[in-house]
Amino acid sequence: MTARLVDGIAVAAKIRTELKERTGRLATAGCVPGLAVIMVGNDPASAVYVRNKIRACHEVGIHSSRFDFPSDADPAEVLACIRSLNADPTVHGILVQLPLPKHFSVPDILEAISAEKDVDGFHLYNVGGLVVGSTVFPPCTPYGVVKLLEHEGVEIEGKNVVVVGASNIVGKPMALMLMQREATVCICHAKTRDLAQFTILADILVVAAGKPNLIVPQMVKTGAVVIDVGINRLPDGRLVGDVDFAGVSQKASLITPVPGGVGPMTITMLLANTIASAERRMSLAEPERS
Ligand SMILES: NC(=O)C1=CN([C@@H]2O[C@H](COP(=O)(O)OP(=O)(O)OC[C@H]3O[C@@H](n4cnc5c(N)ncnc54)[C@H](OP(=O)(O)O)[C@@H]3O)[C@@H](O)[C@H]2O)C=CC1
Ligand SMILES: Nc1nc(=O)c2c([nH]1)NC[C@@H]1CN(c3ccc(C(=O)N[C@@H](CCC(=O)O)C(=O)O)cc3)C=[N+]21
Ligand SMILES: [Mg+2]
Repeated sequence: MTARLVDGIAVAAKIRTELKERTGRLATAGCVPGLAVIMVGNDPASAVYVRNKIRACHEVGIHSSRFDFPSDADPAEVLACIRSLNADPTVHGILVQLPLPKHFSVPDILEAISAEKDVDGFHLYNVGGLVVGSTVFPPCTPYGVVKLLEHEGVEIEGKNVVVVGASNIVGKPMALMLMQREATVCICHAKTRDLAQFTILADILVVAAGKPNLIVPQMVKTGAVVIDVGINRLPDGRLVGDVDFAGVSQKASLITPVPGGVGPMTITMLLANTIASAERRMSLAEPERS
């Protein structure tokens, strides 16, 4: 079997066209959605993501503002910045780029963001919403994966899903969202013994571990849908996912490439959450399920 390739750039472009129509309607109602991005330190990968996010905002008619702090910044200054953005009616979304320097408490920072502006979906209130199935802001990466699966016509209900990776930003919310859609979900992590024993059962395999070539063909069921969330920069400069793409492509029915798979969807869902936040403020919102 040779897998069909999922074009994340094309699906993202299609969604962004719809988002542009929504910002157009908001503009008619006198509202420009605003996203504030806070970055602490100068991690080169983070700087690239932040630049990409800001460029994508402008493409769809979202106003973005950027707040940069040095890597030795006092957390109190960042908290003060978040509080002033919470109170600013022109700001509908606030994102603090992760990771943060070691002397920061990530939970303290995330909990300071107003839940109504937490477009990353990382605030405890939004995490709780995800658990009970009434999400306000679905976290962007898992939300993007669900949108990709929907776009490709992949049924989720009743399927065996294995999520490799259990982080708060990808693995756990991914598992919850697919469980909400009535898949049978298994979560694996670094302490999982004999990973292959689990992955081989997956009808849908989502990999978000940050380990190049973690998933090789022997670990994948013939005909599986394979979603590679991993982003790894190799010493030679190449960007690869967590899946042995050439090998697994011969066994899967559908596979996402890196780059050009989940990544562009993540940014697109950040735009979608920011627009949804503005629509809620303007009472133009159409409710969307987690
Ligand atoms: N495409 C996109 O839009 C995005 C991509 N990413 C990428 O996705 C990857 C994961 O990101 P993130 O969740 O933030 O990473 P974290 O490092 O926070 O979490 C990695 C998870 O993978 C697990 N893990 C590590 N090694 C193994 C292994 N050998 N076998 C099984 N599980 C393992 C860890 O287990 P344990 O919990 O036991 O430590 C942990 O749960 C990274 O490559 C990141 O760059 C992230 C966000 C967005
Ligand atoms: N508060 C916060 N929210 C996040 O959503 C968040 C974060 N912090 N910290 C880092 C991770 C990582 N992340 C990515 C987003 C887009 C691509 C992306 O667009 N990738 C392109 C390639 C980009 C490249 O060439 O480097 C692709 O896969 O095609 C990747 C990774 C969001 N994250
Ligand atoms: Mg991480």
